[in-house]
This record gives sequence, C-alpha cells and structure tokens, in this order.
Amino acid sequence: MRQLHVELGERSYPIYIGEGLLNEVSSYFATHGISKKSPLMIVTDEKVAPLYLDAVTASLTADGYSVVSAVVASGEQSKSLANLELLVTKALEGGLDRKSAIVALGGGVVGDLAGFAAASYMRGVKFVQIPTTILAHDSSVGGKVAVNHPLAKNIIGAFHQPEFVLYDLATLQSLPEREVKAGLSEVVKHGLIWDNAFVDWCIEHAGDLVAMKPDALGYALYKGCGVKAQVVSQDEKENSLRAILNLGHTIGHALEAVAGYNELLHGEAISIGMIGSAKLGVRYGASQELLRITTLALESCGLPTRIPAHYDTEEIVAAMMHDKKFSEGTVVFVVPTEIGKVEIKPDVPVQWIREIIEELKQEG
Ligand SMILES: NC(=O)c1ccc[n+]([C@@H]2O[C@H](COP(=O)([O-])OP(=O)(O)OC[C@H]3O[C@@H](n4cnc5c(N)ncnc54)[C@H](O)[C@@H]3O)[C@@H](O)[C@H]2O)c1
Ligand SMILES: O=C(O)C(=O)C[C@@H](O)[C@H](O)[C@H](O)COP(=O)(O)O
Ligand SMILES: [Zn+2]
Repeated sequence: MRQLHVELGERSYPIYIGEGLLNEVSSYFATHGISKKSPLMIVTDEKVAPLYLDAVTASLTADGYSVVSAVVASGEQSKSLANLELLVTKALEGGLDRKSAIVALGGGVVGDLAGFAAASYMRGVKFVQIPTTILAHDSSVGGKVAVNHPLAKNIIGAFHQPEFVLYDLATLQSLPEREVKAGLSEVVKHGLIWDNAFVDWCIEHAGDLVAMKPDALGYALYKGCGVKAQVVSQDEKENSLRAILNLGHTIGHALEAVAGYNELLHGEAISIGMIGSAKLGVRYGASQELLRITTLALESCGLPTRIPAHYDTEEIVAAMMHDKKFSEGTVVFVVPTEIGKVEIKPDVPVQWIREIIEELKQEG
C-alpha cells in the first residue's frame, strides 16, 4: 500500500492507495474515529452499487456500524440540486445526526454530490471518500464538492475535506474503456502543470495505462494524487496556486455545459480544453513543441483533442462567462509556458479564445 498526506492543519488527512483495501474497509473507519453510535450514509450510483456496495456495507455492519445507502443514477446529470434534496431526505429518514458521516463510494460524480451533502447537511458532517474511477484520483482529494446548474458546472458548492481517502485500485478493473481513457486526462493534467518527467513517463506508458496494467496504473495514480495533495496543501481554497489545477477547465467546463452534461465525459472535455490552453500558450510565446507534446500525451491515452464540429462557438463562449474563472469582467486562464509549468493569465482576449475554439472545431 502507498500512502500520501494532505497537510491542512486540523483538516489534514491521509490518502491510502492500494489493491484490495475494500476488504478491510471498516478498520479505516474505526482508525479515523468515525462514530458507531450514529448511522452512516453511503452514497453511490446505479453502476457501482451492484459491484461494491454490499461488500462495503457488510464490512461496516459486521464491525458495528449502522448503515443506510442512497443510490443515484450514473452520470454527470446526477450532480443536481434535486439529488441533493434526495440525499437530505434519505439522511433524515435514516436518522443521520451531527456525528454521522456521509461516504462517497464511486466516481467524481458521486464524490462531488455526496461531499456537498456532507458539507451542507446539518451545516456539515464528516465525509469519507472511497473513489472507484481513475478520474476520481483527482476528485476525491482536495475537498472541492459541488452540484451543477444547467447554465454552469460546479456552480453550487463548498470546500469540505474528507476524513480520509481510501483508493482501492482493484475496483478500477471493472471500468469501461472510455472511462479509463477519460480518467487518464486528469493524470496527464497533473504532469502538464507540475512535472515534465511525469508527462514523458505517461507518453511512454500510455499503452500500459489504457490496458490497465496494475503496476503502471498504481504508479500513475500515486503520482497524480501526489501532485494534487501538494498543491491543495499549499492553497486549500484556491486563493492562488490551486488555480493551476484548472488547466483545460475554462474551455472544458463550457463544453460540458453546452453539451447538456451528457455527451462529453469530464475527462474528454478537459482533454480538448488542455489543447486549447496549449494553443493559447503558443500565442503567448511558448514553443510549438509544447502543443506537440501535449497533443501526443493526450492522444496516446486515446483522448479527444478536437471540439465536435456541431458545437456552437458563441454558446461555448457564453458558457465560459458563467464559469467561476470569469471574474472582475475578464476570463482567467491557466496557460502553459512549457511542459510541467503553467501560469495564471487574467485578461485573456475573448477574441483569441473564439479563434482557438474555431481552430479546435476545424481541425476535427
Ligand atoms: N472535486 C474535484 O476536485 C473534481 C476533480 C475532478 C473531477 N471532478 C468531477 O468528477 C466528475 C467526473 O468523475 P468520473 O469521471 O469519476 O465520473 P463518474 O462518477 O460519472 O464515473 C464514471 C462512470 O463510471 C461508472 N463507474 C464508477 N466506478 C466504476 C467501477 N469501479 N466500475 C465500473 N463502473 C464504474 C459510473 O457509474 C459512471 O458511469 C465530474 O463531475 C467532474 O466535475 C471533481
Ligand atoms: O481541485 C481543483 O482545484 C481542481 O480544479 C480540479 C479539477 O479537476 C476539477 O474538475 C474541479 O472541480 C474544477 O474546479 P472548479 O472550481 O472550476 O469547479
Ligand atoms: Zn477536472
């Protein structure tokens, strides 16, 4: 087992990464002081529930925990206010009190939704992350929790750190190939913003990653979580450094919203967005090599790098204006300067972004 740490004073927590950790899931709850006197609520989705919910529930109940569960539909559309209300109803019916914990068992959708429920139920209860997707190496760490609004991604949310993250890599083996590739997008992102050698490693091992070879996957997720943990430990609430984790998300979030949250997966939208950011980097003076390596890394992982031609450019631009990265009247962009390094640029000309969106459509 590998272990990382998010250092945030009294909100610090460990990330446990390894094969088969779910076999002893209840011991982690006991170690982290989760109360056995108050019920827990496990939030999961309809695809994850038949795979892992019984095992997790059985381990916890055998150890004296009282468990209720809530199962939502799978997919991005579940990150909704309607589902937040559903979770609160389930929590009240299940008798959850202020000493209870809410547990996310699933991918980033379940993590963000359950986390926001934990942040808001009774003004905040404990939260545990049990990620089951590759992408969730990113979403389970850092405490950003949210639901979507039809006009904007993650626009209703909070910062609410988990007590611990329990990442059982064995669960990843049941992921469909498209989800594997989408998850690798944020793995590559962690290299692009922080560690050029890791980007080279991703390119070299892309075949093994897509094929889910356990050694390669374990190393990649440890590295990805490690970058995330270091960044969050330095800037929990995104006052400065943490914004770099948003590479590719200005265009990416807009694409997801324009697509009605059901056509492009988050990782796919962010992959396209990172190509847009690399193109912007080149306009600001970075070398063409930056764009070439970024494209190579993402395409090697089987990720899309073009905007589908039927997406409307003006709708994408309008969606960007609703994002949290539109602030004080300008679009703020994470712009790469070289592989492994980015800077935050306010005042990016909207006309440049419009042109880049058009290029990303025409090259498709
Ligand atoms: N909070 C953050 O810091 C943060 C970071 C990155 C992404 N996100 C959010 O995460 C979400 C995307 O997460 P995701 O890609 O994990 O999506 P997801 O939660 O929808 O999971 C992807 C799909 O895989 C299925 N699934 C999950 N685990 C499985 C398993 N082990 N075996 C088989 N199927 C499984 C799910 O049912 C779903 O269909 C987006 O909403 C994004 O905004 C949040
Ligand atoms: O943790 C962060 O900070 C990130 O930016 C990680 C992103 O991958 C994630 O998609 C996040 O939800 C985007 O941030 P948001 O504040 O724009 O919702
Ligand atoms: Zn993301």
